[in-house]
Amino acid sequence: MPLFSASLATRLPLAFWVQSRSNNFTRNYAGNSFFLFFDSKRSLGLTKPINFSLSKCNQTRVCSPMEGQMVVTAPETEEYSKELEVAVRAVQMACLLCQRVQENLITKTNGQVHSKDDNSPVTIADWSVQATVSWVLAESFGSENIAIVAEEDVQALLKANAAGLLEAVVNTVNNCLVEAPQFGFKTPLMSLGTLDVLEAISRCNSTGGPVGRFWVLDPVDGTLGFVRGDQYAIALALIKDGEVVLGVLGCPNYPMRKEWLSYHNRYHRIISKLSPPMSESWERGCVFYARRGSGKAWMQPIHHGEENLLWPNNARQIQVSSIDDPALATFCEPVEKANSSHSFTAGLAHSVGLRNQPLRVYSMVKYAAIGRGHAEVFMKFARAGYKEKIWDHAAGVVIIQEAGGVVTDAGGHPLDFSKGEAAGRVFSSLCSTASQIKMSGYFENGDRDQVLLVAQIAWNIWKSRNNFVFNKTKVNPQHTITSFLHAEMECLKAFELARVQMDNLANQEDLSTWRAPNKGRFKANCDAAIPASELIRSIAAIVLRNWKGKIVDDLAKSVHVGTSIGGELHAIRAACEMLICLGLEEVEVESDSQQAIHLTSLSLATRPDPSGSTQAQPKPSKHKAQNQNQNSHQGSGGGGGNDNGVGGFWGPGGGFNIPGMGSGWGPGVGGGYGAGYGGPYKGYSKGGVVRPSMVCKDKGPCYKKKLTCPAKCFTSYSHSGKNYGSGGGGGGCTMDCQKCLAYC
Ligand SMILES: Nc1ncnc2c1ncn2[C@@H]1O[C@H](COP(=O)(O)O)[C@@H](OP(=O)(O)O)[C@H]1O
Ligand SMILES: [Mg+2]
Repeated sequence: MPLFSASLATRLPLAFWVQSRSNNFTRNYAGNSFFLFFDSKRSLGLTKPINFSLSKCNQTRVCSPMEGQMVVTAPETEEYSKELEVAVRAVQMACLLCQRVQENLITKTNGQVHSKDDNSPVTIADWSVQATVSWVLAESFGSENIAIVAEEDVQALLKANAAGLLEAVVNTVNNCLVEAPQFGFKTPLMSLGTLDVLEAISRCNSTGGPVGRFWVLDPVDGTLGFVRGDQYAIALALIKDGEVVLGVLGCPNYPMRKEWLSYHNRYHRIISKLSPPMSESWERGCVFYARRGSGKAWMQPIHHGEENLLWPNNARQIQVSSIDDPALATFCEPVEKANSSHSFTAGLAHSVGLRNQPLRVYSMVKYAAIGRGHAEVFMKFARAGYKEKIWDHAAGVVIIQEAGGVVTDAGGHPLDFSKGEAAGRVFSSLCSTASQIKMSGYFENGDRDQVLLVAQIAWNIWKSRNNFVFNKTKVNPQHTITSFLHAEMECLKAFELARVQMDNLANQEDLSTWRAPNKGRFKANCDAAIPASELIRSIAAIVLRNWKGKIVDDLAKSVHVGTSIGGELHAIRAACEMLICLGLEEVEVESDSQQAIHLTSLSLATRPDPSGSTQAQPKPSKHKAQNQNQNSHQGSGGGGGNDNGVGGFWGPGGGFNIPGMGSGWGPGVGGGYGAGYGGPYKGYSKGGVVRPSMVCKDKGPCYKKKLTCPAKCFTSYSHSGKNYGSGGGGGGCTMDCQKCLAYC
């Protein structure tokens, strides 16, 4: 039974916090991603917070009306200052429009929410905001100078039965534009007609791309939250040569108090009535914004349109949270399970030590919450096949970055807003077979890239957690990202190598991918997991595949163990038990612990001669189940059986004698294995003799040569009596990798 070590445990020692990979953005796509944000300057568990330094910022400081924060006035000479001001004013106006439509939606009856072709909801607010913002941008910069990528188009409005809808949109736009002067824009000389509105919506037909300048607009992000009277956002960003240079997020329902983010807005509204806000202007709603490279992000209160909006409207600077303990951190995720796997993020959160309940919020308000310091992490894991849209991220990304945070895809790469066409990126090869199995369930349609990626991420997180738990190593996000990228590069290289050299694959020791055993053989991959809280209990998991890679069996069992190596050894033992139960002879056992493999091989190679230590009577194994007959239970070909149907293993022979294994091990491994399962009530028997083999690993004449113990070196026996059964077997041989010989 050769024991291979997929040595990833040692190759990827890891610690980290970030993940997935930007799939390239298409015109509108951002790739399947999940995102973690944390303060890059105050990385978790590492460095001290960096305080805001007034001397560096060259701004006017004013006392904040709330929370002791500073109010500053941004100088207007900076690049994109006009664009920023126009964008913020436009979003402010759009917020007012949305607030009015949302009030109507909540108080009035049905018929106002429509379905798009993909069944996602859309309301008059979506089209009205798109038309209004498009019109304002065209008025401010000249329609010939602007390109806009936006979510909505006019198809639904042009349908024969959509006249009422179109009329409602035109009215909503005009009602909003009447108030344009309060927001610093001119009201159109004449009300916009149907064609004007359709043209404004259609103007947003840019395809984006890697060069040039274009605006990106999500008129109502989180439409589901919007129609439910909850959180939503208006997101406007400016992209230049693939980089987001400006981002503005209008969040009309952003609550004054952090705690209220957790509640649905309806509840928030009730609470607000019970306890009046400290300042009317901050009761609800903020506009967040940032300009790339400024190192600052801002928020200003929603402008209600009663008087003129004075730029920058009491803006105050925001920064990401200074919490550096994962246990105190809060992570955000979409409300809708369909948009991100809650179970997966829960697992990840647990792995990295996030203990708080997730904050589930609709829309890009999650980005706002991170930038505002009301939450620390945002994870989104879209289902396989879904492509993230650039309008769902662009504005949020720059705000987070300028507020001191980091946004990456699940591979730790920056999001890529430059791709004009969908260009799927090859994900890395898998780093852990066991992880692949565990994770594959999270993806309903089994997107292989996703699965591989997630497995790799999970592997890294797991190693990070182990380092933290066992070595007391602090988690350093920056280091984690780097290590993850290195690991990924390594895996990619290994994957490429394996692909190119497919013909020679069987002869190569590629440790990063699962390798099929020779035809007709089986391979069991085993691994152990040790809960930090309970060092005496661990889980051993085994996956058994045939030579075609098909999973034929799996097993997870709880074992008592004192150390991680003990856990790994138990996992190997459990794998052997399983194989014996199945009566498989041509098998390989693979572990990711080189140490466990080494110890097991050592034990195999040094076991004493079994001939003097066994009572075995030479007899061919019988592998017949006996579990129905209560009076003649018999185990054969293995160790002793008991009432529970479990038996002894490892056959007679020398003991393992490995520290950390604790009690409970059989008398030793002699190289031959049989299983006996007997007992008065539940026993059964199944067994066999599995001849050990090994592949010589030392360079020399026998390098990579496989040695298998001769059959004559093994014996097995069985014994039956009233109400019990027992069995045993053993034997072994000496493997000589100098002479390429295995002998008894
Ligand atoms: N199956 C899916 N997986 C991931 N995201 C999805 C999705 N379907 C829609 N979305 C995006 O998720 C956004 C809502 O974000 P959240 O789930 O965080 O509230 C939607 O924005 P719109 O509401 O603007 O269409 C849409 O772009
Ligand atoms: Mg959206």
